Amino acid sequence: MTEERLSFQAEVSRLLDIVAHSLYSEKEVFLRELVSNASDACDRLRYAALTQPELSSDDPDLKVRLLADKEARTLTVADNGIGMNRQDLVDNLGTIARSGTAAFMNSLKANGGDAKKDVNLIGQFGVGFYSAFMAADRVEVLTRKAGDSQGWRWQSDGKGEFTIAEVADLPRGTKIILHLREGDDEYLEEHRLQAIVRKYSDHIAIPILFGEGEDAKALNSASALWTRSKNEITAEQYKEFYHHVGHAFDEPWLTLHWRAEGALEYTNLLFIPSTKPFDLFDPKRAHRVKLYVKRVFITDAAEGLIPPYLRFVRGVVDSEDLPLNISREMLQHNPMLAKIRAGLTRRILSELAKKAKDSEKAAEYATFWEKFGAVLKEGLYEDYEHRDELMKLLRFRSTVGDGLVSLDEYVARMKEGQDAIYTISGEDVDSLLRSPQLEGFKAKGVEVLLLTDPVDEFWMPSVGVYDSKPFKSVTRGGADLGKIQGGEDKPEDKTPDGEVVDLLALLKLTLGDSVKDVRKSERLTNSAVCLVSDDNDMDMHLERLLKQHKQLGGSTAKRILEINPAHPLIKRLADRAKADGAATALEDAAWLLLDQARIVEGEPVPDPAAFARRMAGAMEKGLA
Ligand SMILES: Nc1ncnc2c1ncn2[C@@H]1O[C@H](COP(=O)(O)OP(=O)(O)OP(=O)(O)O)[C@@H](O)[C@H]1O
Repeated sequence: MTEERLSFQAEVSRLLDIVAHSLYSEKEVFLRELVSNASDACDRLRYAALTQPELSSDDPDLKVRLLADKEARTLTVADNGIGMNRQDLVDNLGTIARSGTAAFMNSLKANGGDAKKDVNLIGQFGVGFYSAFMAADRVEVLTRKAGDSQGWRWQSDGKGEFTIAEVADLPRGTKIILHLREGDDEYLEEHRLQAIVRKYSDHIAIPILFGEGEDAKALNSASALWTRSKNEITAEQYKEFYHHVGHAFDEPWLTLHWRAEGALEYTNLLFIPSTKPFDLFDPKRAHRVKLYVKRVFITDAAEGLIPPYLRFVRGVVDSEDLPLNISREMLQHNPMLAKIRAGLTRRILSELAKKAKDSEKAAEYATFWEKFGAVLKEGLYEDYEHRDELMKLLRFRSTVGDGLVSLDEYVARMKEGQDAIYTISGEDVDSLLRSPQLEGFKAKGVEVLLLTDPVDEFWMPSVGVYDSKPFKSVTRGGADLGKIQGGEDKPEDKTPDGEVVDLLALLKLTLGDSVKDVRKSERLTNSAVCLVSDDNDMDMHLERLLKQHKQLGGSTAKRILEINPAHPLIKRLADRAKADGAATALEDAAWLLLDQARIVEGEPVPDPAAFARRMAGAMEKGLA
């Protein structure tokens, strides 16, 4: 028998080093991980056998078996599932295959090498198969893939290398033999193993047995959790199932368990996580809800089962009506799947609406919103049918208060004469709050919604109005503040138009093509100048966003420069603009005004050298 020696991927070696040296108090989770893998392997065999019954016909009762050998000090986790061939072993048990493990490794990098914190992270993420090395200093894997005749032994002490060799006469499936570390004999005791299985793996749908032959004893209830009635399931069991099915390690924020009856029958056990899955913004926008047909696992990638804007939902859907022999490819064209999706969507949205409506649970809803609001908003332009329900779920930061506001609350607080819902978009709330364009709105007490999710730029134009009130960006078009009642400060009344006429003409002449227009501002109270875009042009933030993502070529639309007639600088300039030769004397000042408006807006200054030269000149004069 020839034995091949191979090295672990560098990242696995590092991971194993951490695992082996961790004094992780919940070491027992290694068993959860191995049983979970064994159950997945049985699920996969059951699916494969739908089209190739010969794969499992010689040993059709799928199960997981735990065997303890006190003399040899080994614990074995055996399954008669799909098994692995040589390539599977190399790919799966030598590299970081597992999504959760990859996330763990990424957080290690973020942690900056603090060993203690690293160990805590293992508990948060779980590290799949590799957690075997928490309890074992040597791990043997004996496996034969369903349909193959050749079996394999994989072996490692977790120190950088593993070996693979051919083995004859293995039964189908996988046996993981753990040579326990000194002091870990507790994992040879039946009662200890039973307690761990009950705690973490009771929801596993196939039997988990202890021992062999007549004496074998079932450690779990072996019925799929979602088929049991709600009042028989504890919160702890729901959580463990969520961890298993969602490959998650947080508390579920919401657990939904119901059975749809009528024309179509299906049982659902769905969860909304309390933390963001790390691949939430992956361009594929795939969901991970597992589809079962009559308790047989079919796929966790059924396209069309869950709309992409609900992709954060985890769990199981088990249909009684879909044909068992349906291929994964044919699934998405099956009209029943679309009906199931419609039922799931309706239910999830109505449960969210209940939470959102309950004002006592505002803080709880806010935690959901902070994590998944940006994803949910995608539904506003993708799912016209549920748009109204989605609009009710929206929450925003605004210029009023620190909390979140709904559109209904906003509308109820609108000022007399205000007919639009005002918004401003940018990268983050703090810099938005400093925007000069908000000054006049603040002075009048008009609330403005602060939009920081890129997706806002897409749903808002597509939705257009709420409660017959249009959404309007405060950085675009006229400010309409004149007709809104309230506030003591009315900037537009302070200076008669005539005062700035000459300055406006001079600025227009000097700045020429660099701006679309120069006008007196209604929206500034403290700042001297700001930029806005024209009513018909794209919002400035959206334009920058698209350019950043190379979605927009060509030149930027021209901006309108607004000046604040009440600002002392503008007043002085307005005086000077009346004198002869003002155009030459104020040329630098004109460009400086435009450049400072650009800087405040976060737009690039096209000629920084000229800006610096003019600025130096102005400072020099100021000091003279
Ligand atoms: N008992 C088993 N039978 C068959 N294949 C197994 C078994 N245990 C592990 N594997 C294979 O090894 C791979 C890696 O296992 P590991 O527990 O590290 O991650 P995982 O279960 O794939 O995690 P995730 O489900 O998050 O992707 C599995 O995806 C599976 O292909």
